[in-house]
Amino acid sequence: MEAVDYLAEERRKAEFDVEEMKIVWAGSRHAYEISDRVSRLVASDPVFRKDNRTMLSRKDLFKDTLRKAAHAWKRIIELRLSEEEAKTLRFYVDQPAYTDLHWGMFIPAIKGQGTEEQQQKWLPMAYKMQIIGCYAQTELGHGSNVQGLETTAKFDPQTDEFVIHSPTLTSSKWWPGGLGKVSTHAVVYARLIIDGQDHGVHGFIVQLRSLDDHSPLPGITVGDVGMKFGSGAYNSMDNGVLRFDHVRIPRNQMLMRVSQVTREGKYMQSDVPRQLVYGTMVYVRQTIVSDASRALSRAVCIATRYSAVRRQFGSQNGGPETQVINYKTQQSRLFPLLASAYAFKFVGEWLKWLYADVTQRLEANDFSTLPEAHACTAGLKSVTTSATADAIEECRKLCGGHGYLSSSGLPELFAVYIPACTYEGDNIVLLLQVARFLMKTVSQLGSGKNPVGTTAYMGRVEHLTQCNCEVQRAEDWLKPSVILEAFEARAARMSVACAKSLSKFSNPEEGFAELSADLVEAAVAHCQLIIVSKFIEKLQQDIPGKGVKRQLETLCNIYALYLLHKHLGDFISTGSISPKQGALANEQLRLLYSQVRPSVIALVDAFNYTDHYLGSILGCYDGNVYQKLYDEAWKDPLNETVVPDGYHEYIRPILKQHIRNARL
Ligand SMILES: CCCCCCCCCC/C=C\CCC/C=C/C(=O)SCCNC(=O)CCNC(=O)[C@H](O)C(C)(C)COP(=O)(O)OP(=O)(O)OC[C@H]1O[C@@H](n2cnc3c(N)ncnc32)[C@H](O)[C@@H]1OP(=O)(O)O
Ligand SMILES: Cc1cc2nc3c(=O)[nH]c(=O)nc-3n(C[C@H](O)[C@H](O)[C@H](O)COP(=O)(O)OP(=O)(O)OC[C@H]3O[C@@H](n4cnc5c(N)ncnc54)[C@H](O)[C@@H]3O)c2cc1C
Repeated sequence: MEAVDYLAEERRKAEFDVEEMKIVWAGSRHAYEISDRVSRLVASDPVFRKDNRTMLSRKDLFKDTLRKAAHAWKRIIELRLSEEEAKTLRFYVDQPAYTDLHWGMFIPAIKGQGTEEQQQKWLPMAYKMQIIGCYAQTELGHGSNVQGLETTAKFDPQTDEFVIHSPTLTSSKWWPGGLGKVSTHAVVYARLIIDGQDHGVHGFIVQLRSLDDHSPLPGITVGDVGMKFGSGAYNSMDNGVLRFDHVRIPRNQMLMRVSQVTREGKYMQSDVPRQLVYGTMVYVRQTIVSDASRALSRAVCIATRYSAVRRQFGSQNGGPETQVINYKTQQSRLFPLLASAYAFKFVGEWLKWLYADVTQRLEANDFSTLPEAHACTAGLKSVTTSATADAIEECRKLCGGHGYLSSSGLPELFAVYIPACTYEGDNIVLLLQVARFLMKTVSQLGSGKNPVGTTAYMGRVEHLTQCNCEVQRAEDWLKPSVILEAFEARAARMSVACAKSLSKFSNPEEGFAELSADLVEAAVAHCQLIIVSKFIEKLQQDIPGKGVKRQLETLCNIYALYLLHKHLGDFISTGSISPKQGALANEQLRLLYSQVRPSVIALVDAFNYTDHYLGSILGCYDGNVYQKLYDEAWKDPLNETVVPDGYHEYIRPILKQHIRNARL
């Protein structure tokens, strides 16, 4: 059999209806149709070509990004694309650009923190892209500690203006995407100072560049922070540095939904919580969870298809060697990642719902679910991005040597993805926020206030800290109630143990710092419980299509038991399960790998990714890997000449040195 036929053969083995699974993956038939149409539109448009991206110089890459962003905007207008279609287009264009921050942070910041009047003034211009904005929060000296920002906004009652200033080197804004070379405006986070009194960090709309010739306005120093990790990758983005030298803006450019400054310089707070100033981060963290499932599914699609094509060892009587996907070690590394992609997809959908719900409540001045929304978005952002970054590197290794080639698509995907563990909140810093939320929840147990939402299980803490797992045979691990209880017991016991240890410290902040490593582990356990429970909830829905639900059940079990196996220490040391039950879970996991094996190619086909989007020779749909690798090699600029540039200067003299030496 030719390499090109391997995947066709695999597709025949699928035990479910792939077309129906495509709809489940997309979220709805409507979303599937948009995704399918827009991905083909992008793939067939030469402007969106990206196969040469890692070869471009920084300047050429940046100009290529500007060209793509302008072309995308033109197509959005010409084709009258809806917001959903436009977002899908951006996703398939697959090149980080200033527009991500304009649509993803600048506009949401004004929507979330601006008054009605401010929204009416700024949003129409922003929607038409008559102004382009970014989100300028982080500084050279402070990122995680938002309360430590140094940029000042002093109110001048004489002129009814704020004076924005960068008092120190460390107060220089540093990192904002789109700031370096493109944004005309920014939402700038600065300390509000009135009459010498510091009112903490607030957001201000500041114009940075002239709308006529794009030059920086007086008092503004702005540029790009320089090359980042990897070739291509996030270097298409102009992350920027910005300093203010007493830049004046009108008073009405402070975002005033949360607090206001009057003409007389009086500081007033609305009855909305001050944490709403952080609202844009909650919004973006939620989108990052869905992005994790996209990045992970892309890497998994590449590694799965290649693993079915690649053969090593095991030839019998001159027959073909073994497909590497049939090695149990390959399966135990790859299949949990496939299951994770589906798990992150479903938890991302749920988080989207949670965010919509909290937004609706905020509009009605109900702030009760804000702390939970913050904990869920922070925790799930952290757990899904860390797992995805590790998984992309694992997929590279699963593809052996060829995974290291740029044309595998994996090195660039890794380079572009890993900052997700840092931006929108360093993952450890965010898990510590979850831990604070959990400790608060535990401390309120027994106070008559029942925990709700994702911490509702804590309401059964007495049972969960005493219950015994009922598993006696490997197949008992297939019961959703058994899995759920094991994860709940582990999470509850880890949180309660941390709370007990904390109570021994006379200074709770000191205790929190001392125990922070354990607290992070408790937070991870809580977040993994959320992901597992949302996967199980998804399976309670009516899911049509032959065999679709069954495959999802298998994936759900793989995801849960893989986590259980990986964190066996937690489960056993908390007494949530016994060592024997841990061994049975692993036995069941092996059976599940065999069960899902015939369908794995179809399960990655269900992502419905075009070859253009995948950008990987190893992952192409037809599986014609070797011919494509061979052809691609000859396209490398080094192969433009047979004898390389530099031969006469640097190779020949070495080769000929014995002639020179002989003459001496
Ligand atoms: C048409 C095309 C469309 C395309 C769209 C494409 C979209 C693409 C999107 C773009 C995606 C990626 C691009 C990446 C760009 C990156 C941007 C950034 O990185 S922006 C900068 C992000 N910075 C951070 O995340 C900083 C992290 N730090 C913090 O968030 C805080 O400072 C924190 C949480 C560490 C708090 O520290 P501290 O202890 O000092 O807290 P406070 O005293 O300030 O507050 C404590 C109190 O508040 C609660 N809290 C904290 N944060 C929040 C929040 N976000 N929401 C609600 N509540 C919050 C906290 O729990 C405490 O509560 P309490 O009850 O007092 O315990
Ligand atoms: C590609 C990219 C794009 C970005 N885009 C933007 C943007 O558009 N706008 C913007 O404003 N910002 C942006 N940022 C900045 C980003 O939000 C910050 O880098 C991020 O919040 C982390 O902050 P930091 O750099 O200060 O890290 P630090 O906080 O300095 O982290 C350094 C180390 O210290 C640890 N640490 C810090 N505090 C604690 C603590 N309390 N307890 C335990 N450990 C701790 C961290 O875990 C980490 O290991 C971007 C960053 C990147 C990389």
